[in-house]
Amino acid sequence: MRERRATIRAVSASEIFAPGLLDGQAALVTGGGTGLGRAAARELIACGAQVVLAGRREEVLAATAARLGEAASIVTGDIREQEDAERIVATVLERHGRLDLLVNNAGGQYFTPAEAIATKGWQAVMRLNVGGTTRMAELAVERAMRPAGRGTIVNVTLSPHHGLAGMTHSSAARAAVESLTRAWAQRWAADGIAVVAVAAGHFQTDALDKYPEPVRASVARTVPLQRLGQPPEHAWLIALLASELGAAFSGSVVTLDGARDNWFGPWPPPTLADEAGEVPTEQRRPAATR
Ligand SMILES: CCC/C=C/C(=O)SCCNC(=O)CCNC(=O)[C@H](O)C(C)(C)COP(=O)([O-])OP(=O)([O-])OC[C@H]1O[C@@H](n2cnc3c(N)ncnc32)[C@H](O)[C@@H]1OP(=O)([O-])[O-]
Ligand SMILES: NC(=O)C1=CN([C@@H]2O[C@H](COP(=O)(O)OP(=O)(O)OC[C@H]3O[C@@H](n4cnc5c(N)ncnc54)[C@H](OP(=O)(O)O)[C@@H]3O)[C@@H](O)[C@H]2O)C=CC1
Repeated sequence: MRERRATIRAVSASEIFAPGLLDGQAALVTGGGTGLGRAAARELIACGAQVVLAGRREEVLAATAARLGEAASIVTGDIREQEDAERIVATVLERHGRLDLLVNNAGGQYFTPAEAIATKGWQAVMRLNVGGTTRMAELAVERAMRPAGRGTIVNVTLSPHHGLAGMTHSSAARAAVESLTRAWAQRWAADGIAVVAVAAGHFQTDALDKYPEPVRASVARTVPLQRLGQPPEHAWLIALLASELGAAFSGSVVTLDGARDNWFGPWPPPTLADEAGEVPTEQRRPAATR
């Protein structure tokens, strides 16, 4: 059996996990045709899982599935629509008879100053990130995980947590999802279901191409590591959370961002240091008045 699997696998072995870590698992990755979702699907397959990729564009999903081989299959649908979401979950169950892992990866926003966000745009971002994520989580629990008495849900959110000035609607939406993650972890613990959020920092995916040029040019410099995250790094975390260890992380927000959170820029700030690069220090009071 092992020999046969080795011959039909299109994905090479995991670089960091033992072979067979996720053997027998069925996973659903929303937004699995592109970027972080595609990388997560690849790693889950490398660890032995069967993966269903969901998204709206069939040609994108099909191209990714062709690259990932027989362990990947696709289902089209819009997670904002109840009927589509139900069909997505039903398709996974028809194909695999189980759903062990839901990666709520589909999401996004557009870049614009807070004061320029129209009500309709605010609602669009909420509807996708909060509404879609909630719908998929509830369906996965009701239709698959609660009846099975086990399952893991990973919600992909966003770092930095102190807010992104050009994406305030998304910062608010992801904060809501992180709050829901904590609440769901409590609510579904007795059903054997773990719920974790992964707050992704800035990752090198094709999605960055849509941002304004100055944003793209400077984004890596806003990360203390001075580089963008690589999709396989994110994927390794998803696979880890799909493993037996995932349950112990339930209710957590795991931030994977190269220390981006709460970093305000290089030290010393360019406006603080003098020409020699020295930072001014405050004068000590005379000893008698201390
Ligand atoms: C920087 C590094 C960090 C990276 C983080 C990532 O997440 S990378 C991953 C990134 N990946 C993704 O982000 C992928 C997923 N993202 C998306 O699909 C969209 O961002 C979405 C959530 C808005 C889609 O919701 P939808 O289908 O409902 O959208 P719709 O088109 O029908 O518009 C509805 C309303 O929204 C408003 N509005 C929309 N666009 C703009 C704009 N550019 N400008 C201004 N406003 C805009 C507008 O009010 C519009 O109404 P109108 O004026 O038409 O009457
Ligand atoms: N790249 C980064 O630096 C960061 C990314 N993230 C988040 O990680 C996730 C993946 O990002 P990334 O891969 O970079 O970006 P992408 O834009 O490539 O990923 C979004 C995916 O979601 C799918 N999708 C969008 N809307 C819907 C919908 N209504 N129903 C079903 N599927 C949908 C898209 O496919 P389709 O259009 O075919 O439906 C696409 O595959 C997103 O939630 C993103 O916001 C968070 C922090 C940083």
